[in-house]
Amino acid sequence: MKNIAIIGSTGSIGTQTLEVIDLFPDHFNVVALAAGSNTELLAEQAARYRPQLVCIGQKDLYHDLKEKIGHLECKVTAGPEGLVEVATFSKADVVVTSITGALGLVPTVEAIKSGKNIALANKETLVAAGDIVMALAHEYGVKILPVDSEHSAIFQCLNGEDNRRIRKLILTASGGPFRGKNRSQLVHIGPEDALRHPNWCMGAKITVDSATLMNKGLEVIEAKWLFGVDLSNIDVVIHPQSVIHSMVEFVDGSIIAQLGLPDMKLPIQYALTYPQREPNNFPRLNLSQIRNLTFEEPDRQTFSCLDIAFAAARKGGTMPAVMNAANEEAVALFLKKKIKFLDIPNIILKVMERHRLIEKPQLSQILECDAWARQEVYTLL
Ligand SMILES: NC(=O)C1=CN([C@@H]2O[C@H](COP(=O)(O)OP(=O)(O)OC[C@H]3O[C@@H](n4cnc5c(N)ncnc54)[C@H](OP(=O)(O)O)[C@@H]3O)[C@@H](O)[C@H]2O)C=CC1
Ligand SMILES: CC(=O)[C@@H](O)[C@H](O)COP(=O)(O)O
Ligand SMILES: [Mn+2]
Repeated sequence: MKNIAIIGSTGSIGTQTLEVIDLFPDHFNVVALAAGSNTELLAEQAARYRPQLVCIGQKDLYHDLKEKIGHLECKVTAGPEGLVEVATFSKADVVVTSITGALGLVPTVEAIKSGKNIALANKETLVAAGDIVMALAHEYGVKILPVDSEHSAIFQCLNGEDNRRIRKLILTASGGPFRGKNRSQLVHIGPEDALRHPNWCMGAKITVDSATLMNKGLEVIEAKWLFGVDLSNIDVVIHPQSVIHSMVEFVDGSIIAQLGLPDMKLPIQYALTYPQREPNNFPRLNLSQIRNLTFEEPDRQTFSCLDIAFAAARKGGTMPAVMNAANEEAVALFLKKKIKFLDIPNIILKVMERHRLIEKPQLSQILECDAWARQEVYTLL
């Protein structure tokens, strides 16, 4: 039996994680849950899964949550300290990081220091502090098991193979809802257009990232740290069907791919059951129904966030954290209709230009630069 803590249990990945757990009552037990503000759903989850610890991220909702679940035998906490309490809960073996954004970084670091294996959906953690997080995972002997579909695919393709045998990681990207459009066609698009992902049903922030191709940029950085591969050996190819979730080209020229329907339950299940594979009743891929798997080059001019992410990763140090924080704020502003879609890369670039790089940052410096970048975004409005 594996005891599971989930940070971000009410979101897209969080709720799908609970669906997977439902399928394996003899394998998994939910011991701690955390969400941001959705006390309604969190309370329902607490009543159903009976965790021993529940946290609401937004501190002023503590009493609301307490009122809703006060009759249950579970401790209630709130705020950033509460998130760390969930991440380090003594009974948990695995922490699923399904919170959005760099908010996931500190709880993940603390979970690793407490010896928890991490089922990592929160890619922003590795973008902001991949060097520190991977070194800590090594030091504490914990596994970082990828949930992100591309990284799960690569993990499965590698199947334990030494990363010195990798020639290239080939990340697939759907291209998002605006694939094939030019910049002038993107001038007037709004959040409702950007939130229409062609293949995946996900939270708002990652869906906008998919539309700008920043998601793929973040994933390139995530892959660099997870698999210890140089940036020059990571390629991105547009694959509009999202059936091949990514590929690995080995030194002998052989390319191994992982395929499946666009459904996050499979990578979530693999991260939770690893190193085992377990049968399930998920819908199966039927290739003759799909008929065509196609590939094209990304349009790096129109979707400049991809190269912005490569540039930030090449700079290294605090730059990826700054890029990530600026992107988080820009996406939030776009979702509130305060800026235009094409402002997103411009804002990120301006913040990056103003940043004074720290080459080998401590975690505290990364957090300071993250906060600085967020404030800087607002000076640009
Ligand atoms: N969705 C997907 O298919 C995929 C997602 N990912 C990654 O997984 C992560 C989660 O994405 P997704 O599930 O789509 O996002 P959602 O927006 O659907 O969910 C985010 C979760 O984080 C919680 N949360 C927000 N703020 C706080 C806070 N201050 N304290 C505690 N919890 C908080 C939310 O709670 P509340 O509901 O209360 O606001 C919610 O449970 C992201 O990093 C994303 O990039 C990676 C691959 C695929
Ligand atoms: C499901 C998942 O892993 C997402 O990160 C997905 O890959 C987004 O699709 P894009 O390929 O459009 O970024
Ligand atoms: Mn992905």
